[in-house]
Amino acid sequence: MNLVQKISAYLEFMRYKNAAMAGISSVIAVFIAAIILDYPMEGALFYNLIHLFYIFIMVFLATGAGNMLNDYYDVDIDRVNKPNRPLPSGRISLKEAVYLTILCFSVALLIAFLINPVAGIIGFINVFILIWYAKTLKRTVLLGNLSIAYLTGSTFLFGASFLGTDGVRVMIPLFLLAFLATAAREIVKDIEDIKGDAEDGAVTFPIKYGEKPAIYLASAFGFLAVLLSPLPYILGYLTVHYLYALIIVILCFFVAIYYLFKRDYAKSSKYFKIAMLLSLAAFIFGLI
Ligand SMILES: CC(C)=CCC/C(C)=C/CC/C(C)=C/CC/C(C)=C/COC[C@H](O)COP(=O)(O)O
Ligand SMILES: CC(C)=CCC/C(C)=C/CC/C(C)=C/CC/C(C)=C/COP(=O)(O)OP(=O)(O)O
Ligand SMILES: [Mg+2]
Repeated sequence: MNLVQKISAYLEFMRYKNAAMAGISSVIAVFIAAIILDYPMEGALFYNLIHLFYIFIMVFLATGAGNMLNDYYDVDIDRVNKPNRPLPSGRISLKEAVYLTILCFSVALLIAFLINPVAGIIGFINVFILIWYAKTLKRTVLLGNLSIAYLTGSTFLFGASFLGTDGVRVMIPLFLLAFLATAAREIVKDIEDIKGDAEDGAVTFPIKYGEKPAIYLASAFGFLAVLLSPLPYILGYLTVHYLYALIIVILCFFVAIYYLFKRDYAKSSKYFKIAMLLSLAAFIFGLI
C-alpha cells in the first residue's frame, strides 16, 4: 500500500466527512457566540484564523477518534457485515487503530487544555463518553442514542467554550436543538438496524420495546426540536433571517417524520440529516 492509499484509508476510517461537519459546527459556534456576546472584532482571539483552525482540528480529531474506536469494537461483526471497511479488510491493523485513536484523542485534549480549562473539561468529558459509547453504551436502551445526541450538541458548547463560560451559556439553546434532532435520528437509525443489532446482542430501544413505540419516541424528539426551533430568535440571539430559513428546515423535519411513519427509515434518516445540515445554514443566516 503506498502513502496516498494509506492516508485515504485513515481518512475513511475516521469518517472524515462527519468529522469535518462536527468541526465546522464548532467553528460556527465561535462566530455565533462572539456576535451574541458583542465580542470586539479587532484583535479578538476569535478573529484569529489560526485559533479557528485549532478548534476545527480538535473536533475533527476527537470525532474521528470516536469513529475509529467504534469500528475497533465492531470489527468482528464488520468482518461479516461490512468486510470492505478499513479494519476488516486489513488495510489498517488493530494495533494501528489503537495507536491512531490514542494519538488523536491526546492531541485534541492537549490543545484544548492549552486553550482554556473550560475547553479542556468539555474535551475530557467528551473523550470519556466516546470511549464508553464505543465499549458499552451503543448497545443499550436509549443511553447510546442520548450520548451521541449530547456529543453532537456539544460541538456548539465546545466551540464557544473558546470564549469562556459565557460562550458556553449562550450556546445552550443550540445545544438543545441539536440534541433533540440527533436523538430523533439516532432512534430512527436503530429501527433501521434492528436485525444486525439484535444479532450482535445489542438491546436498543426498538429491540426492547418494538418498532411502533420507537417510531413514536423518535417523532416526539423530532416534533420537540421543531417546536423549540424559534428559541434562538425569541432569545434575541439570531435575526429574523433565521426564521425565514427555518421554514425550509421545518419542512425537512416534517418530511423525515412523514417517512418515519411510512416506515421508510433510510429516507427518514436521510431527511433528518438534511434538516440538521440546513439548520447549520439557518444559524448562519440568522447572523445577518
Ligand atoms: C430544530 C433545529 C434548528 C435543530 C438543529 C439541528 C442541528 C444544528 C444539528 C447539528 C448538526 C451537527 C452538529 C452535525 C455534526 C455532524 C455529526 C458528527 C453528527 C453526528 O453523527 C452521528 C451519526 O450517527 C453519523 O451517522 P451517519 O450520518 O449515518 O454516518
Ligand atoms: C476531545 C476534545 C478536545 C474535544 C471534543 C470535541 C467534540 C465536541 C466532540 C464531539 C464529537 C462527536 C460529535 C462525536 C460523535 C461521533 C460518533 C462516535 C458517532 C457515532 O454515531 P453512530 O450513530 O454510532 O454511527 P453509526 O451507527 O453510523 O456507526
Ligand atoms: Mg449507531
